[in-house]
Amino acid sequence: MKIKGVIFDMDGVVVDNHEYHFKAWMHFAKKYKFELNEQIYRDKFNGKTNADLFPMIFANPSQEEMKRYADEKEGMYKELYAPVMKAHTGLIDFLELLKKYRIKIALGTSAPPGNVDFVLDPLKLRQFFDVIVDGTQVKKGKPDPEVYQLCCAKLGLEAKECVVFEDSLAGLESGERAGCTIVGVATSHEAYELEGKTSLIIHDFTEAKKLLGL
Ligand SMILES: O=P(O)(O)OC[C@H]1O[C@@H](O)[C@H](O)[C@@H](O)[C@@H]1O
Repeated sequence: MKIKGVIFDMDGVVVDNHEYHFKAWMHFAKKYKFELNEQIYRDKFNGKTNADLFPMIFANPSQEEMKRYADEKEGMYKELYAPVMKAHTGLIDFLELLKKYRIKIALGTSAPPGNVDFVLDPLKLRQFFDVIVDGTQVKKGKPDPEVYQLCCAKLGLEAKECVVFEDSLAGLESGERAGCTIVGVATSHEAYELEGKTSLIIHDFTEAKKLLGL
């Protein structure tokens, strides 16, 4: 495989934070009285933009209401995750290796820009990324391919030259529809649940170097 670009999803990939997003959503579901459990969360919420999620919960929310809901949910998530935040195992070594091989690096996330800053800045990861595309920069969120198509375009690369690392079902579908090689990161899902989407699966980035033949 001749790789020229690597695109990382953020939540569940750069950071293994599934548990904290899930807890924040459960608080939110309890307050606003809608049905949610881990299965529904993994299958229907994981990896999607707030712009797609809130209209699934509330009937015709206004832009103002969506902003208020997003601030509330993301505030809860940040409070829970900030004290324990760390880069996913092996990630920094892998990013350094990609730099050494002059492979371009992008972030393709459904998260809002505030969540991107919340993760990249304290962990000092921003310096590694040539391109960052967040959930507010796309018209259609994952599973639509737009986010990964935009990452490839901004990197100046063809989709077939790029590998996407993703943990969510929506995100794997998005990367595949964009035409990238997709690698499943088994954090928010068990490896066997990702097997239908891709045969390339890692648990953390200590396994990535060998997988990409670097
Ligand atoms: O970085 P990713 O995986 O595209 O995900 C972003 C979204 O992932 C979901 O799992 C969270 O519940 C969302 O709130 C979050 O914004």
